[in-house]
Formats: sequence, C-alpha cells, structure tokens
Amino acid sequence: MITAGEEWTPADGMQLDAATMNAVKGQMNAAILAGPGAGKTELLAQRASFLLETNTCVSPRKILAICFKRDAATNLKERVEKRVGEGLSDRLDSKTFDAFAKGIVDRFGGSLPEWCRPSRDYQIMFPSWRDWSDFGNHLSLDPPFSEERFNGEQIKNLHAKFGRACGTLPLVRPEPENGAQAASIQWWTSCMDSNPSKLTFGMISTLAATIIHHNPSIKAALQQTYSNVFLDEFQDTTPLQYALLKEAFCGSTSNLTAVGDIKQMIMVFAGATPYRFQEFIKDFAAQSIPLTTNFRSNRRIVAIINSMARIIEPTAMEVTCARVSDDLPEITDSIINFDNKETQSKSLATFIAKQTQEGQNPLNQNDFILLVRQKANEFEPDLKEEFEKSGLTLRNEARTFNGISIQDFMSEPLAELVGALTQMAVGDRDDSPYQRVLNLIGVPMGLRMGREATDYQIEQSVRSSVKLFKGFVAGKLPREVDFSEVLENLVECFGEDNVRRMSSEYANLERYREIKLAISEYLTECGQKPVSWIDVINEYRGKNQVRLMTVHKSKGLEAHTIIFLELQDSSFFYKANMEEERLAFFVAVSRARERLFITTTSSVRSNTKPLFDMLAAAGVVAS
Ligand SMILES: Nc1ncnc2c1ncn2[C@@H]1O[C@H](COP(=O)(O)OP(=O)(O)OP(=O)(O)O)[C@@H](O)[C@H]1O
Repeated sequence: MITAGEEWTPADGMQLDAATMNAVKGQMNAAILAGPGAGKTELLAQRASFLLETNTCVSPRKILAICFKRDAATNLKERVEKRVGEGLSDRLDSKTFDAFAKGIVDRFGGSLPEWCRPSRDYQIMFPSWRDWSDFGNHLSLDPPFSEERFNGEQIKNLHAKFGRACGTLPLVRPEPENGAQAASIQWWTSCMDSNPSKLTFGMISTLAATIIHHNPSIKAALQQTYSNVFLDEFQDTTPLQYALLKEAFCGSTSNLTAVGDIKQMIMVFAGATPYRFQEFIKDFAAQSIPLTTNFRSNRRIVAIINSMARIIEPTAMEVTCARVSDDLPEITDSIINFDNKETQSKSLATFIAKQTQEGQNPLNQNDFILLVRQKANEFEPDLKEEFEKSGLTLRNEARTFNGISIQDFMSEPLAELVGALTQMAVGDRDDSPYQRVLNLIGVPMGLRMGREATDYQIEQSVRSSVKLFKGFVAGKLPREVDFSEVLENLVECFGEDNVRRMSSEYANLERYREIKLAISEYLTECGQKPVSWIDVINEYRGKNQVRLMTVHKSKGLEAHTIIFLELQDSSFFYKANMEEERLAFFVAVSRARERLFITTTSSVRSNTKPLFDMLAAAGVVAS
C-alpha cells in the first residue's frame, strides 16, 4: 500500500525537526553536515522509508546507499527492512563503496579496454611494503626511461596517483611522458597480466569509473536503476571514490544525499579532505543542510564535544543536547593515570565487574567499549587474563580468523544465518531467529511479498537444517562438534547457490569459502570452553561482552561508557600528524552516551600534548 507523501510519519514515533524533515522528504541533492550523534544514519533510514513507502522512489527504481563499513551497510538495510517490510526494502541496495565498484567491474569488466581488462577470476590484493619494494627493485623500463629507479614508497604513491590523475583510464595504453608514468603503467599492466589478475580496491574503483565513462548505456542503466543515492560518512570519501561517484551520477536526475561530519574525518591518509563537501555542493548543485542537535550523549559529554569541536574547527556550530534534562551519572568523565599496564588491566577489570555484577541496575558488558588508537591485538592478552579472572569476557573485534577480523566476518549475512540457525537448534529465541533466517534467505530462495514462506519450501529447508544441526550436536559437548562439517551441511539444506545469493560478494567463490571457514573456526573457538550451548551462541554473537577495538572500527557506534586506553606518545606513530589525530580522537570521544574515561600508563606526552590540551579545555581532568 502506498502512503501519500503528506500523510507519511517517521517510523518508531521519532520526532524530526523541520530541517531533518526537509532532508528526509526533499527532492534535491543535499549535503547534510552534522556533528556526532545528530542522527545522520537515522535520517538515512527514515529517508529510505519515506521514499519507499510513498513510492517517491518510483517502483521498480531503487535506492543505492553507500556506507563506509560493511556493518553500517547491513545495519541500515536491517533498520529499513524492519520498518517497511521485506518487499519494499528489496529496493534498497546498501553496500560499501568497494562493493559498489566491484559489482560494476564484476558485471561489466568485459567491456574494459583490453590493456586494462582483468581476468574474470581476478583477486583482490592488499600490497605490503615488501610487495611495493619488490616491484620497484625488479622494475625494468624501456628507453628513454631505462635508467630511472623507484623505491617501494614511490611505487605505492605512483600507483595511487596514476588512478587519481587519470580518473578513468584511456581506451589504449597511454604512452608515458616520463619515468614516473612509465613505472605506473608498468604496475597496472603487470597486475592485469598476472594469472589471475591482481587488483587493489583503489584500482577497482578506477576500473569501475572507466567502464562507466566509456559506456554510456551502462551509465544510463545505472542512473535509471537508482533514483536516489545515499552517501554515509561522506567526509571520508577518497578521490578515487569521488571520481567514480561523479562519473556515475553527475548531471543525472538521481537525487543524492550526502551525510557526514568534517570533524570526524579519519581517512586523510587515503586522500579524504575537508573540501570534499564543498566540491560535492558545487558539482551536484547540492543544498547544504546543517543539523545541530545531539541525540546520543548527555549534556556533559555534549559540552566536551562542543569544546573539542571549537578547537578543531573554530567556525563549528554549537550543537544542542536533546537529552538536556536527563540525570547525569556520578562521574561523567576523567583521566585515569595508571603506573603500568598491569595495574590498568586489574583496575579496569575490577571496575567493570563491579558495574556489571553489583547494584540495583547493573550495566551490561556491552555497555563498555575499550578504544585504542592502533594494534588492538597487543592490548588483548593482559586485559583478557584479568577480565576472565573477574568473570568478564573481552571481545577483541580486530582478532582474525582465517585472516578476516571478527568485526568484518560477523557482519556477513552468512555469519548471521549460521548464528540464527544455531539459536533455533539450541532453543534460544533471543531476537527472533526464525524471522532473521527468513529475512536473510527468503528473497534468495524466491520469497516475495504476500506469499507464504511454505510456498517456497523455505520453511521446509529451515526445519531440515535445524533437525540436521540437532543431529550433529545431540549428546555432544560444543567442543566435540566439527563445525566445518555442520556448516557444509547447513548450506546444503538451503542450496549453496541460494546461500551465495545472500550477498553479491559471494559470487566470488574464493571469498565465500574464506568467510565460511572464518565462521566455522570462530564457532569452534566459541565452543572450546566447557559451557552450555546458550553460552556458545552468546559468545558467537558478542552478547554481554566488553568490546575492544580501534577508533577506526568504532565509527558510527556508541556505548554507555567509552574508555580510551593509553593516551600517551607510545600509542601513536612516531611521526603521527597530530592534526589528523585530533579528528580520530574526536571520533573516539563522541561515541560516549554517558561516560568518558581516558587512561594513561606513561607520562610521555610531547606528541600527544594537543590531545591533552583539548581535554583540558573541555575540563576533562585527572581523577
Ligand atoms: N530524531 C531523533 N530522535 C531521537 N533519537 C534519535 C534521533 N535521531 C537519532 N537518534 C538516536 O541518536 C543516536 C545517534 O544517532 P545516529 O547514530 O544516527 O547519529 P550519527 O549522526 O550518525 O552519529 P555519528 O556521526 O556520531 O556516528 C542513536 O542512538 C539514534 O537512535
């Protein structure tokens, strides 16, 4: 049923002010600039509901939402699905920039000029400094550039610059004008010529832009498919991504909505710039809409955020706290100096255990996020030991299984499917696992609005998978179960093709298998302790665990209590750019809903002085 535009009301009874409502309903290109907790992500979810429920995004056209992280993309999709239902939410494609670019290359790569056409089974590569150096060392250029030499660092920069300078690649291999160009072209051709071809995500972005540039019909089809495009965390759009965006949608009738906050820019090293929004406003004739309320944090945290924002961007607008009359906790913020890591781990474990295990309204372990600037794995061992002694569980989101971090593979639909099925098999009804299974596998198996699940044998498949799971685990302790075998069989119950249809990324068999292996390895670890099945599934899903992650990974998240660990020189690169570090620190601080604690285990603070100065200006002092 279509709702008339003027009758549409925001989902979940949410109150939206006039500026937000204008951004939700408006039919124009818009740049929504807003500070932390202003509801940017929520605004996109409401806008998607509006466009779909009122058919303003006219069926069968779609919305393309480009998010910074895979879990943000999944989150947006789920939020909209819950509100508008599966049929309508099918018309929201929510993905990362990398997935968007890769989708274009995977579908239309055959149309690329021969010299830059990768093999169909190309692999994604993440070159290390050794790869760049090897290439530089073995590079032999034709005259007149044969005498020129390039080290690894130069090769890395040239490769990025080449894509950036070209924006799109020409139809024939360009003739180099200097040694640097000759080296870049050689890098590109050697990547294409290796068997299979090897591509970085930056190269994929350039190839996607190239495809659109040289094929007007593909460009027209893309614009016809998507009447609306959302760009989340737009401040972190890199030059290559922006070039692709312009190539795909500049001058089209599609409406673009870019949301972000310049003060939360954390991709400066990859080319993000404070001018991206201005560029967008100019290139897309976009209307600028500021949002000035913080819905997330209490008034003390908002005051800290405002103070820091003024230092980072003197012209930043003051934001108001939506929760201004809420009670404040006894202590809202402080710097805690520890003598060493050991006392830090012990004190934190005691503190969090007390808060989660005692009192009338204990907090949940999920209410705490421990943030580190980098190398979360190095913080884990000490903390984990003390946390376990205090009955707490530490979840290091950066820990990898089969080379993929927990945070990354747990945002995969396959991990969610396995989790929900395991819950059903062990009788855990938390968060409606059956409904989640239907949401995940329904559409790939042909389920459509208004038809019963039973019509499509889905229910049958769910039943047989649960039965099969029960058969595997009957009479066994979790640690005795071979989870890779369980996963293989579960997938068979639905048909592997259907399971792989849950995500466009699974079209790449290699990647699908890597993710599946990471999931079974992780489940195996969750089952190691002599615990109940409910404990296994809770551990797998991250229920009641204290999360440890880097600031980069915390983007878009929030928690009752944020603890930033070890604000001191040793936690930062020796040559860290403190202008950039201030932005990352701002992201960290603004994740807090109620309390913010900053720890130190060393007093060496010459590099980190600007961060301490920001805290001092905001009145955050040592306890
Ligand atoms: N209009 C609203 N009314 C009440 N609560 C809201 C509203 N909009 C957002 N919220 C809540 O405020 C919090 C922050 O929202 P959201 O995550 O969308 O902000 P954001 O601008 O994307 O934040 P950040 O940039 O800091 O990640 C969430 O808990 C969200 O549910």
